[in-house]
Amino acid sequence: MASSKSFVFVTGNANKLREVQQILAVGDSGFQVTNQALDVPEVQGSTQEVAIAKCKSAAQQLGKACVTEDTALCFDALGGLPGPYIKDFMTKVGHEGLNVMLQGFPTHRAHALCTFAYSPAPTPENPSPEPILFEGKTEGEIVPPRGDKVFGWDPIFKPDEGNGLTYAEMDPVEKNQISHRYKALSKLKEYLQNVEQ
Ligand SMILES: O=P(O)(O)OP(=O)(O)OP(=O)(O)OC[C@H]1O[C@@H](n2cnc3c(O)ncnc32)[C@H](O)[C@@H]1O
Ligand SMILES: [Mg+2]
Repeated sequence: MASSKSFVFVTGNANKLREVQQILAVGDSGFQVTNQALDVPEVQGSTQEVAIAKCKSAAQQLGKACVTEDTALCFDALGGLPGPYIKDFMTKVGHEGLNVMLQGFPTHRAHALCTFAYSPAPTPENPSPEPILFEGKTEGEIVPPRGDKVFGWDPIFKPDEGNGLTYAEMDPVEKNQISHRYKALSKLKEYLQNVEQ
């Protein structure tokens, strides 16, 4: 029997929301997602620290249980940077600049890391509950841009599991079968299936 679970996904990113809805629709998981776009501060730190602070802040603003998601793009040659700061790098230097940053380095290996965070509802007894994290990682490499420029750095990330295509060149259904987001969301889904709502 399909469960009828729901969660509030706090994100201002329409592409993330679309992919989450598409991934959850496969096989009729029974999950309903509602969206709330909040301006949540994003701290500096490890991907885990960034994810925990963002989700805590979202749950406090909303006063209820919620899910947030952070995506990092980590270059091996740069010790994992830009990592959680990829949004700023994308905005400031774009696809070409991200490629230029790797010129002269022996490796262009990178991984996409997705971190979903789930916070229970704050209560008077526990006004700042500790979020739980669910990570998904997809390995690949950074290449000159190929494919539709619809979603962030999709044109410059060639996953190992993508038959040589960049995320942007892949059919969305294929991306959603191997993506960092798919892997992390599968773990969140399994967790929520067992949580009382
Ligand atoms: O409201 P939130 O959820 O924070 O949405 P955001 O767009 O600010 O997202 P992040 O803080 O997680 O920053 C991640 C950056 O990486 C981009 N991004 C996230 N997932 C991606 C994916 O699957 N493919 C390509 N780019 C992606 C996204 O557009 C941002 O520029
Ligand atoms: Mg953000």
